[in-house]
Amino acid sequence: MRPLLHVDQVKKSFLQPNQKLFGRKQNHIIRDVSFSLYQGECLGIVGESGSGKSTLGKLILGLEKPDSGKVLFDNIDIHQRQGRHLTVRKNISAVFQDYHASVNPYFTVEQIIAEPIDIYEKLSSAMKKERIHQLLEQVGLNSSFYHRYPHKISGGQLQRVCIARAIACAPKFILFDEAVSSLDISVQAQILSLLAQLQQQLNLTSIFITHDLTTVTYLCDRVMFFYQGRIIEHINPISNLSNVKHAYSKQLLQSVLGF
Ligand SMILES: Nc1ncnc2c1ncn2[C@@H]1O[C@H](COP(=O)(O)OP(=O)(O)OP(=O)(O)O)[C@@H](O)[C@H]1O
Repeated sequence: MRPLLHVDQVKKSFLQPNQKLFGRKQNHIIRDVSFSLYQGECLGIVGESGSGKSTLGKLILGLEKPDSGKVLFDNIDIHQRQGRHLTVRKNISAVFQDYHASVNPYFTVEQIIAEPIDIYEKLSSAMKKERIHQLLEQVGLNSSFYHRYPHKISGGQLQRVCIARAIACAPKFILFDEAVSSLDISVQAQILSLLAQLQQQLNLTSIFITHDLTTVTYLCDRVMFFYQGRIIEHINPISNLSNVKHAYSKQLLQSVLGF
């Protein structure tokens, strides 16, 4: 079976300005990363802050270009012209940590969710309205949210709106980058339960980027440990988590389980 997503020997560095007038150092953030993701799978990527997880996410979403290597989505290189086509991009979606920065503060909930629908699908206004109502219901919000602005709803509710927007055009793949990290613990649990439910209903293929192993064990089928821009360990299936070998993975696991 062909993977839906194939990350092939991807490397990424950034130019780091230093104190000298001339000469800037290359900061190697992603060092030769390869993995595949198959339809219906949920993959967790865990690692400490600064290890390069979000940069890898941006490379997968096509927001950053690799120095070398490829990101193939449905066998199409997303950094080449064909990969920038709307028919490819429609199938790649994301939910980020900072829900306030992810939305236009002058848009209503209706307008926020309508954004991808307007870009990727040309629906009549009645059909669009109907779709948005369905989506709101799917993420546990009622129609009273339709005309509300981001600053008039809670963080958890706004993240639900972002999730509704992410699934609005039934993408094949969603990347969640620390999607629950900035919410209160009780709200985190509600959103995680919503995501687990949506994953089942929609048979989503997804990647969960997080520093929190608990989230990963709750949602993911397998997990990759990321350290200094490299995958240092891959646990598949997630039920084998207690068998981690690498010292860093063990340390992360111990910090969660406390043994
Ligand atoms: N556009 C950029 N230009 C220069 N450096 C960058 C850029 N984007 C990221 N970096 C650097 O890359 C490194 C990895 O950042 P990244 O956000 O990918 O890590 P992370 O593992 O997601 O961390 P966190 O969990 O804190 O979000 C950091 O040192 C960051 O400063």
